[in-house]
Amino acid sequence: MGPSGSGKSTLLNTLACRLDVNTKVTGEMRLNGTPYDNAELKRIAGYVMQDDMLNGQLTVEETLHYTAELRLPRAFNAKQRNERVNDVMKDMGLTHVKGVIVGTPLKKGISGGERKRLCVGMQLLSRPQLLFLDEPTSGLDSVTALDLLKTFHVLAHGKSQEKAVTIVCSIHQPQSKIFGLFDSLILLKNGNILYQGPRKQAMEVYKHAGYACPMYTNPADHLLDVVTPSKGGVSDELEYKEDSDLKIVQGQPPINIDLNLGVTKRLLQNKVAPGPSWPRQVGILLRRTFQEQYRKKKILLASLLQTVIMAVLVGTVFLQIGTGQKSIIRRQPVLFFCAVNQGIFGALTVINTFPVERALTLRERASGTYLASAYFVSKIIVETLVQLPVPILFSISVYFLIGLQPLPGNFFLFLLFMVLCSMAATSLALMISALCKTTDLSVAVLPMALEVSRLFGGFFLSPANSPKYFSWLDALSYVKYTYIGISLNELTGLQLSCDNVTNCETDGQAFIKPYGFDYIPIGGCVGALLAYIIVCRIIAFLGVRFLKH
Ligand SMILES: Nc1ncnc2c1ncn2[C@@H]1O[C@H](COP(=O)(O)OP(=O)(O)OP(=O)(O)O)[C@@H](O)[C@H]1O
Repeated sequence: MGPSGSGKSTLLNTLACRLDVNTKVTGEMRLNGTPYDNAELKRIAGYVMQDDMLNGQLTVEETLHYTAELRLPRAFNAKQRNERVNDVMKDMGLTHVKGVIVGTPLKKGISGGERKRLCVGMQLLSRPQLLFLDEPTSGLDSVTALDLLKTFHVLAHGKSQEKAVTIVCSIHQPQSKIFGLFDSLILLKNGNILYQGPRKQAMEVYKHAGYACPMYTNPADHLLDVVTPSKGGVSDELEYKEDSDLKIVQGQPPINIDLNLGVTKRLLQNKVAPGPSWPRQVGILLRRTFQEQYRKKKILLASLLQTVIMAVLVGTVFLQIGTGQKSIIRRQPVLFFCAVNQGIFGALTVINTFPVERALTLRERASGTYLASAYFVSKIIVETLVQLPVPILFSISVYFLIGLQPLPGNFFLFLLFMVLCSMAATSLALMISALCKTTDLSVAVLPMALEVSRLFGGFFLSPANSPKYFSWLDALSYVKYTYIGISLNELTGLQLSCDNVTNCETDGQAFIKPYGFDYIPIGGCVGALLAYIIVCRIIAFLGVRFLKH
């Protein structure tokens, strides 16, 4: 306990091995008399952070089920997992809301207290021996806060020895009933310990130091008031004295911590049963991500509707361009538009959702729930499958409305390019959001990357004419490979009619060289797009794997 900024979260994070790498920690950390590290702690401890980050689309029961599948040893069968989930819901008082969606700021779900209970419940699934809670009552009303702390008290003192959990909890300024539930207290100020020992003894120490708790005063308030100078320089009832800290530190009995507590208490488990294998993790995450996407089906439907509207618009504006001489000047703009339009919706969806999801994933990974690679592979599979209908629907609608070459081979190649183009745009967005980390920065960078891809897309400037010093930007444009690919596909074998024009061109292929499309074949375009997708996704994975803060 301590005033704001006294170092509560820092101490808790230090003990839980969750500090960022830049923070220097000195001293020794032991658990039941034994030095420990992060890997060991992960196996026996749970950590609930101050701000609860949860998957808003899943229900309480689903959230616990997926966590149980990912965290519990692989030897557990479905029945045992169900029992554990039901047990935790009962312990945390969540049974009545098990079918309710967790919710997001825009979609009402469970209450704040229930969210906190769910976060703790997720940690309890693996029956930890130690639980770190960072300010669990923040943002809760007094009744909910007391209710929550009473539940923790039951957990700590356990209905059975097997279930008892040691709870280390940081708290800002608890009401007296909550304060009365704690067994031991560490009072912090400016990163230093002012008092450490049994909670009840703290009042005695204060009394001996000359700061007896007045009648009808919340002891927690009193403990903090004595050591916290009021901002205006005057405290209501109590004058803050500079030497109060010293008196309190000197007044307490020497701290007698038995580092060999392990003799009487349970020791660290050395062997922990392994969790699910990598393919199983991918399978579980796939199901979870599909379920989330299903709940967000309105977004998918909106993207399909937008695709149809766009396709009908383009198709009507360029309706049946035909094979006459006039079609020559209409064909290239519409092909370029098709390439530009693909993937924008997918890219925007990714850029808005990925950074938020990333923060949640970092936490889940920090608690050892799954591997970054398992998350990434499942994410990519779902993202690709969910997006696939968009370019397919677009191609089917647009191709025949415009009246491009009516041959199955040409149509399917056009379709393939639309799918690859859409995937390339999403991969670019995925890479940007993995590297930029925040939505704000990603949203600022993505439009520029898309614009550059369009500018060097081969339409405004023929690839043969683009300046040498921009050749690298030119090579990075996925729009260019799509545009050249669909142009080669359309122009090769295209027979044009003369419409009474003299000196007319009857072979579409004759335009390939003047437009500068002759330097890369169709296979090269497909290969370049595949390479683009793979490289962007590898970079995105490295960003997710290694950029942790
Ligand atoms: N022992 C310490 N040594 C040096 N700096 C510290 C120490 N403890 C905390 N700090 C620094 O003090 C600042 C406040 O710490 P922290 O956020 O942990 O406080 P807090 O009590 O959790 O605050 P709040 O209640 O507002 O969340 C941080 O910048 C942290 O790095």
